Amino acid sequence: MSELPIWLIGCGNMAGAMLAGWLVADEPTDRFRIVRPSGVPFGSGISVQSHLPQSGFGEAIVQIGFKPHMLADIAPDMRSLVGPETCIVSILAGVELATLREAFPDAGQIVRAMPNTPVALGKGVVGLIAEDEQGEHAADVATLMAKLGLAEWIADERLFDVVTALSGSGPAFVFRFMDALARGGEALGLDPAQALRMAVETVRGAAELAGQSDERPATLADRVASPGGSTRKGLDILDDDEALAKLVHATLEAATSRNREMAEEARR
Ligand SMILES: NC(=O)C1=CN([C@@H]2O[C@H](COP(=O)(O)OP(=O)(O)OC[C@H]3O[C@@H](n4cnc5c(N)ncnc54)[C@H](OP(=O)(O)O)[C@@H]3O)[C@@H](O)[C@H]2O)C=CC1
Ligand SMILES: O=C(O)[C@@H]1CCC=N1
Repeated sequence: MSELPIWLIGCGNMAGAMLAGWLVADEPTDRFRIVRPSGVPFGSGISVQSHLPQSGFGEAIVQIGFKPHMLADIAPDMRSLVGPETCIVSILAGVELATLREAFPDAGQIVRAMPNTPVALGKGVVGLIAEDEQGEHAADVATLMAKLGLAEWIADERLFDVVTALSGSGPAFVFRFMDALARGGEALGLDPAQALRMAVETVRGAAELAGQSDERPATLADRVASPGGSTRKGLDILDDDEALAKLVHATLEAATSRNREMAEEARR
């Protein structure tokens, strides 16, 4: 893999989690340069500056990780620094390749990456789509993202908003479920801290089991539910009129729809 420098323009919760994941994967610290207005240090000897550089990025991966609505303000200042050797990587939810191309007309390659926060542990999911998947630097970006967990190319950009809802937002939905599991136990008399510990470990163990199994989670659920036993009674509540499936479908629909709105806002 080439050792292209990596600029992180914006390094808040998400890009910071990615950088933490790359450091866990032993990427050399001197590959990374952070630009963030606050200039807040990242640690680990990573270079941080509060302004864009004076001279161009040259051959580099330049990841933008600010909020989607900031693109119109920030891109004009970056434009003259981006040339045909520069690969722009955007983690901005919603914002489409065509909008990014308008923002960075001289970039050699543009890739959208949709990470999630568990990338900090190398256990994330990163959806990817490039203007040219076979083109310059696409493989470099894919290799870099694979260090953060599961990296998947998405064939159709129209599905990228769904990926953003499923895996980008997904940890938030799973955290809600963990809280609900813990609060349910607490409401039935368990010590709150103990209920939370047990809920988190139950989700961790179940996720690892599902990840290592060739069988679908539905089959694994059936293995827990002994005929005539108590789990089935609980599943009956989740399954009644597809209660959980409908709730999760509506959740993903709402998040997907907001991603589409953000794409629209960025087009203006
Ligand atoms: N949070 C998540 O789980 C996910 C977020 N995303 C995407 O990541 C992006 C960032 O989200 P998130 O990390 O949560 O947000 P944060 O608010 O945590 O981070 C925003 C970052 O943008 C920086 N910033 C603000 N103004 C500028 C500027 N003028 N120039 C350069 N950088 C600037 C901030 O700088 P400073 O640090 O100095 O304040 C900060 O580092 C969004 O586009 C979002 O769609 C994608 C997937 C998941
Ligand atoms: O909430 C957001 O807009 C971003 C997209 C995926 C996760 N966070």
